[in-house]
Amino acid sequence: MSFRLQPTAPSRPNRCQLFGPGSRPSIFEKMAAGDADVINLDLEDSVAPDDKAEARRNIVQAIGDVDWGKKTLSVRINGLDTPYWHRDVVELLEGASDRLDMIMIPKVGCAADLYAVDALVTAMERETGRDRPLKFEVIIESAAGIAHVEEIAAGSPRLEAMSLGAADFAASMGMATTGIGGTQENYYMIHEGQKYWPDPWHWAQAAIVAACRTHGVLPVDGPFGDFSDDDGFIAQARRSATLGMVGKWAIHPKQVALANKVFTPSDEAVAEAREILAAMEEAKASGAGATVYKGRLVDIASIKQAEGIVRQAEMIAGG
Ligand SMILES: CC(=O)SCCNC(=O)CCNC(=O)[C@H](O)C(C)(C)COP(=O)(O)OP(=O)(O)OC[C@H]1O[C@@H](n2cnc3c(N)ncnc32)[C@H](O)[C@@H]1OP(=O)(O)O
Ligand SMILES: O=CC(=O)O
Ligand SMILES: [Mg+2]
Repeated sequence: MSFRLQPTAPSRPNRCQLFGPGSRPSIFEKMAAGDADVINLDLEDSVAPDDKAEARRNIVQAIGDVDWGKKTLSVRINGLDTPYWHRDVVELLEGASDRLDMIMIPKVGCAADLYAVDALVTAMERETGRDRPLKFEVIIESAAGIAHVEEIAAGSPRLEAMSLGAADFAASMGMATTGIGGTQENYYMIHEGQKYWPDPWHWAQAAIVAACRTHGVLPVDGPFGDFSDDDGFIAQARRSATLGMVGKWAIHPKQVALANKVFTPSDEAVAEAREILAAMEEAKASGAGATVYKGRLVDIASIKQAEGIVRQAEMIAGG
């Protein structure tokens, strides 16, 4: 047990992050008109090398021109192993309005990666007189990233969110798959002749959630590539939510509603949480630290669980 209190993560809805290539400006208005809480305009892997410069210009212009409403607006820059990332940062900070909330740093491998970007962003903010500090989000999508996940979560006061990037993660780990997230056909157990498919992403997600919760960062599940498989997406999202993640990426607009549904506490879950809180109030009044709710033990930890659900529902309703 530590005497340090667990810091709270930023209080904003992050149920779905919708991605779109910066080289495809025709979809920006559609992205803004949808129901994703976070928009990620991409300069990285969905943009071909020859299109990077134009994608930067498209994004800088759209940040100012498009009505993004109350959405959190983020741009995914290129990785620190490329010749593009510093110009991404410079052009965004020189050209984009303060409407830009965050940049997403992909393929982070250690805390020093955040330090490097922070130094450049800080210098640019001072030079340009930007009023609002730019926030960071990162993707854990390499062996180094998951090995250093905790120092990365502590890596910058600008850091708000951390996603698992299943595609690059699988590549970096040498996993025998070309899929992006979800069930992996060859990752199975056999019990009494029956095959069972465990979740190969589970351990990485749990490591990310623990690092994020330790340092007050939002843990997010990344892409699910097969956008024709709604059931697969929902199953993956439910597992992520159960482990403590707050949201999931959408790489196609049809995934937005699916993510929003999974990561919004249901009316039944909120009602049950409120009943547990009421039962614990009664228990406290009678001097008890634990009581029975629907035939099962609830105690002081149950208050924290229930409060988390109610807080999440109220934040989303108010957001
Ligand atoms: C591993 C990673 O790094 S993932 C993150 C990076 N990847 C991305 O950003 C990819 C984001 N997604 C896309 O680029 C596209 O959705 C694609 C390429 C997957 C599919 O695009 P399309 O072939 O146009 O899809 P589809 O024909 O089903 O589109 C249906 C409608 O949604 C629109 N649309 C497509 N993608 C998006 C999007 N990301 N956001 C908003 N609207 C979109 C289309 O313009 C079309 O609109 P319309 O009905 O008005 O004509
Ligand atoms: O960038 C995301 C990924 O899955 O890779
Ligand atoms: Mg990636």
